[in-house]
Amino acid sequence: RPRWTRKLITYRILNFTPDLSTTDVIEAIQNAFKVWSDVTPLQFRRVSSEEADILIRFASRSHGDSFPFDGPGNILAHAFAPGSGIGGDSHFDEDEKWSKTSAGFNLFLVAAHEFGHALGLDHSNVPGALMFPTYSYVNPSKFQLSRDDIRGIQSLYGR
Ligand SMILES: CN1c2ccc([C@H]3CN(Cc4ccccc4)C(=O)CO3)cc2CS1(=O)=O
Ligand SMILES: [Ca+2]
Ligand SMILES: [Ca+2]
Ligand SMILES: [Zn+2]
Ligand SMILES: [Zn+2]
Repeated sequence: RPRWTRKLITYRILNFTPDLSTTDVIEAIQNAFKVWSDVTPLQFRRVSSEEADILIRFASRSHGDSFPFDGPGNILAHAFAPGSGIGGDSHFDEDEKWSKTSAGFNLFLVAAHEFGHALGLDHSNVPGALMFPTYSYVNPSKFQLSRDDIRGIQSLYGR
């Protein structure tokens, strides 16, 4: 199963969404990585210029990979499993309404889910798990990883 072999993983936010302020996007992404660094030895660092392991972008319809987005709803985002090049990259569908509340789709929640994929996790069949395939809003301040999410990520990176 693909996994990152370094403990320090870099990410770069290539563009932003008009739905949120730049600060709100940076914070949502930072908090989404923290979900995973809190339960593993992994560390995440944002870089603004050079190459990074995980390139983050907002895009709609076809956007340079073989997985065009589909307009509002349905697919909200996707991420590539760990590896060089496109590996780890995480794309968010700009045709969604991104929010930091329960409106539209909560960027923090979807990003936390996508970064699970970017770290090597597949979907979980446990309802309530972050890696469960369907989106269900939970107040981010009350958000908790399920045991299944923790078991999955620690089987890849230890605790
Ligand atoms: C449990 N949670 C999920 C589950 C799945 C997703 C996915 C859903 N999704 C739509 C989807 C549904 C079913 C299959 C593929 C994609 C996305 O595109 C990306 O985010 C996001 C979130 C945030 S969460 O509410 O904490
Ligand atoms: Ca990459
Ligand atoms: Ca969509
Ligand atoms: Zn893409
Ligand atoms: Zn998913």
